Amino acid sequence: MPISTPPALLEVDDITMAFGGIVAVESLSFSVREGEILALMGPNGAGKTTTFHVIAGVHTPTKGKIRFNGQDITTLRPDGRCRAGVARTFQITQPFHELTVEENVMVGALAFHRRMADARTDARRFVEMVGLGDRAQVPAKGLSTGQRKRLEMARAMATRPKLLLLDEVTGGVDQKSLPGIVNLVKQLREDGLTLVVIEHNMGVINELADRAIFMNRGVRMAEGTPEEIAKHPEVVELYLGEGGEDG
Ligand SMILES: Nc1ncnc2c1ncn2[C@@H]1O[C@H](COP(=O)(O)OP(=O)(O)OP(=O)(O)O)[C@@H](O)[C@H]1O
Repeated sequence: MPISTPPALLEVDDITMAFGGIVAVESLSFSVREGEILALMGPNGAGKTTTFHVIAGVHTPTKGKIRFNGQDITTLRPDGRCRAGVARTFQITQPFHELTVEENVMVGALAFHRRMADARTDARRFVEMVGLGDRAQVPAKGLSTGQRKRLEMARAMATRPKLLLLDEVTGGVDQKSLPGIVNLVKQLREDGLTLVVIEHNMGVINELADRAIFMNRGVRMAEGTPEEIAKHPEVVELYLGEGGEDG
């Protein structure tokens, strides 16, 4: 019997996003299947974050369509997309500094629950899930970078998404904390989530992603498995340029 391919959960169809004369993303198309992890990579200014903004509803694209779970969400506002099942984290984490870790996650949980008590119960569960149980009552301003990234994930997960967009979730995280974050992302996928991750760390991409898209100047330059993408000349140049020892 043939093995059926899971349906596309997200379809980005010929998206262009222009800001006046600046074309941040140009004629970009890709789809993400249920349960898949797709990595978006590329140098600064490639259009990765703008792509996230368009998927999450921060920007309405100049051209093209976004379909999610069979529904055209191109003009849906961010809160509508959140209810539809799209959640995201930010490159620069923006917790409410004076609120505790648990209260920050309650902000996400309140997208799902009306009663504060239910939101708190749920928030506790997600705080535990991301490994911040012992920091639950600490103000968010006291967290390390890695802990803040975990908090962002908990807050996003508390909205009960089907699709999670992670913007550089390993960025600025020290080497010691990195495997924990990677394992957490793996666990989310095992729990049934579909993920798109903006990621610069090739080792992390290799470990996590089923597929990767390399963007530059708003355009998709290459798409394939992490192994295939790693051989692309611009990827080789970019990563040797950034990480090469001899320069
Ligand atoms: N709101 C905006 N107004 C004008 N230009 C913008 C806006 N947002 C993004 N841009 C421009 O669009 C281009 C793509 O930016 P984007 O932030 O999507 O890139 P990126 O791949 O996420 O880069 P980085 O890795 O640095 O975050 C850049 O030239 C940026 O200056």
